[in-house]
Amino acid sequence: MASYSLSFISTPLRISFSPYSRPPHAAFLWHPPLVSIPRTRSLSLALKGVSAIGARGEKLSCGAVSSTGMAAAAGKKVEVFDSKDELAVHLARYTADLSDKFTKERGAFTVVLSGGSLIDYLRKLAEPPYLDSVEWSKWHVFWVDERVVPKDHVDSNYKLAYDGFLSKVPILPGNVYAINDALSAEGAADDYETCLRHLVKNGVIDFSEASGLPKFDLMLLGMGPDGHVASLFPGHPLVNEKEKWVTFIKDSPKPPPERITFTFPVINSSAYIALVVTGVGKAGAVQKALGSSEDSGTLPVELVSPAGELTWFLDKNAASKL
Ligand SMILES: O=C(O)[C@H](O)[C@@H](O)[C@H](O)[C@H](O)COP(=O)(O)O
Repeated sequence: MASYSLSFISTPLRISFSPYSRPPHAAFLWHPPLVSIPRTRSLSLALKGVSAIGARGEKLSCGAVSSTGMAAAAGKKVEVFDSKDELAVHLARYTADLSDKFTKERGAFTVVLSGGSLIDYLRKLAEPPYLDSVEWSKWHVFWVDERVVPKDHVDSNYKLAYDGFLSKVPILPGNVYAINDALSAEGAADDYETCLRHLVKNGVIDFSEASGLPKFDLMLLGMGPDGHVASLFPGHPLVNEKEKWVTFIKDSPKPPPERITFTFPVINSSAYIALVVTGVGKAGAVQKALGSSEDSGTLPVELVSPAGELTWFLDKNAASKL
């Protein structure tokens, strides 16, 4: 069993456990006497989570405490930030730490992006100190889902990422793997899967012998208010796809309708997943996934359960129902 030191990050009430790069599913020892925190509603939630899990003897990743809340669950870490800016600061450090780790370990860092607000939360990576310290030439960038539109279309996730992030950091253009936008949705999904298989074969993307699936180093996911992740929507049969690595949808409830998307087996084969979720409109789905909720049924986000480590990055609005 390993233990982790507690360190104050920004306010006296925020505690995190370092390093981020500890082994997935490492055990966690809770040392209440080391810290003195007022017994708030959120802290008692946190302690309930920790002791319940400890009582079952399960292995835990650590949780994080903030002035707005904490949750801890097996294999999951939940961080709640007072502001979106603070979230962006910590997401940059988390990503840069993983970039260092994988660059040293494998000589490459495979990062999977989603669309939506996530791209804006990567903005601090394009600023000092990360702009100069990250080994950008080792990055290989993919999309967990993409809208089947031209790359210069306003709906393109490639365009969103290029304008908001990729154009601001020195990632090699040849290491950015966009879909072939000249193909149909089905053709683009097949083509993207072929590209992934090639990159697994030549060692750029890690491979899980156990599952026979690609193992991306870091997947950065957003979540919709309905609990969708990637382009895997509640009640849609694609949620259950087990064979393909990449598939397509032509009736996406979120426009535009035609998209390609990674499937859950590939998503869950990742070494690290960050779920970045902000805004009160997502508080219900966050509550369903992490708190107590009367709702039956399973949201797609609840199926995110990586072989490696899952960290939720929430702002206090998204965490307001926890
Ligand atoms: O292409 C897409 O539509 C996205 O990849 C999608 O899965 C997104 O990540 C969520 O809808 C969250 O988006 P927001 O963070 O903007 O709400």
